[in-house]
Amino acid sequence: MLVKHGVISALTRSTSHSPSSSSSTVLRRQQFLVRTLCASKTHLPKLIRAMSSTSEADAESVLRTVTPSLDPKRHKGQAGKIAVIGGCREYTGAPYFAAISALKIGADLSHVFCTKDAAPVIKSYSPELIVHPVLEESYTISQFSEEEKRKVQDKVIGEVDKWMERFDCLVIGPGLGRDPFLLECVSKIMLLAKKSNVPFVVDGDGLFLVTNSIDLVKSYPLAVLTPNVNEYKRLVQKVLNCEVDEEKAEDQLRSLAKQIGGVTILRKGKSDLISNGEIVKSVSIYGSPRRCGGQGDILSGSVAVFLSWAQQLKSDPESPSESPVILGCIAASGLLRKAASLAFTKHKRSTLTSDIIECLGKSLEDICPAS
Ligand SMILES: NC(=O)C1=CN([C@@H]2O[C@H](COP(=O)(O)OP(=O)(O)OC[C@H]3O[C@@H](n4cnc5c(N)ncnc54)[C@H](OP(=O)(O)O)[C@@H]3O)[C@@H](O)[C@H]2O)[C@@H](O)CC1
Ligand SMILES: Nc1ncnc2c1ncn2[C@@H]1O[C@H](COP(=O)(O)OP(=O)(O)OP(=O)(O)O)[C@@H](O)[C@H]1O
Ligand SMILES: [Mg+2]
Repeated sequence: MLVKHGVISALTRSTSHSPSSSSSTVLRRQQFLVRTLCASKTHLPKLIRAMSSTSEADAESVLRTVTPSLDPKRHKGQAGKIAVIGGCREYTGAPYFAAISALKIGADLSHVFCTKDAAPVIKSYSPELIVHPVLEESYTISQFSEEEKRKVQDKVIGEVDKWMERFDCLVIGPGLGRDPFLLECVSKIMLLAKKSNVPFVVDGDGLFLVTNSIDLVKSYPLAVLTPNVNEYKRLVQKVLNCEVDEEKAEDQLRSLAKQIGGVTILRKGKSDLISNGEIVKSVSIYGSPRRCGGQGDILSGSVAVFLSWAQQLKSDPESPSESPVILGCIAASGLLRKAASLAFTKHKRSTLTSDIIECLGKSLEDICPAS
């Protein structure tokens, strides 16, 4: 009976992902499981193995653990200083979504390092963001000699380096674009971050860069990669030299993270899967059926904040044994899904990324109230 009870709780957790799962549906599924167990003793070990191989994280409990209390003794900056490296002529929404999400969750300061064209546009979205128009694309320096180009590059790196030590986490890639000169500068920014032990989340075009130069992140334990379906496929092909195998999704993700020297990978999808090459956790709480662009950008900004908060826990003797990077990923994924679900309840088909951002605060408040 104990065994049955354990399996039932696991099943209840997995069925709670659907918003339409009424308690009677859950009960029916539990009864079905009990009947299945009782009817076939020979299938019992296989079924239990299948259940225990799912490693659904308790995202709400992680959110409660990592979110700091609002202490009047803390000063500005202690709840997180985040910088997004991204934003070019084409994309201004993605860096804005990542940076504003960090603030809406509770970070104190959010910076954006983008190209000169993108900066006034991003500033106009919000006065809350600190925007640095420092990145350069090839077309602005096409007439320059090699020597002049090198000087421009040094200037870009210098501008970011001035701030580097102050940041708790970087988000590299949302709306960055794929300009070769710009990506070369960003490679150097990654090296600087590693030198200063600043964690970073790599997303969007940052993943394009990293997939082609895996050494940029290899064996850096403070790197998080957040690939979507497409970006994951490219990573698997490049690093594991094979195709994505959904049947062995967890093992393949673990191998990929291990092969990149133990970086943490948050594979986005119907369920988010997280691994650092050792453990694999999933977050499957119900999100939204709307797949509007920009939700991954919210996630990258959120990972940066929760990772920073989870790192602060390290000094606490009662801190959880789990890696702060993994905890940050679980918390971010859980919160984004909660917010997406809430936004969808309100806006249905017209749900947009900005509606989800508006729900981040309420979703976190429901789980860990500010007072
Ligand atoms: N408002 C803004 O400023 C936003 C800017 N963004 C920024 O855009 C940049 C590029 O990012 P990305 O996501 O478009 O690039 P990537 O993943 O290579 O997709 C390229 C193509 O792959 C496909 N495809 C994608 N997903 C798939 C799936 N699940 N399953 C199957 N196919 C899939 C799909 O091809 P299609 O369906 O059109 O054939 C898609 O068009 C990056 O900087 C990012 O941050 C975004 O953040 C959004 C908001
Ligand atoms: N099929 C799905 N069902 C439910 N939720 C999903 C699904 N796919 C993705 N998500 C959720 O949306 C979040 C963003 O994932 P998505 O794949 O849209 O990222 P992305 O393509 O990088 O987004 P962006 O448009 O910002 O670049 C994931 O963390 C996950 O929680
Ligand atoms: Mg994306």
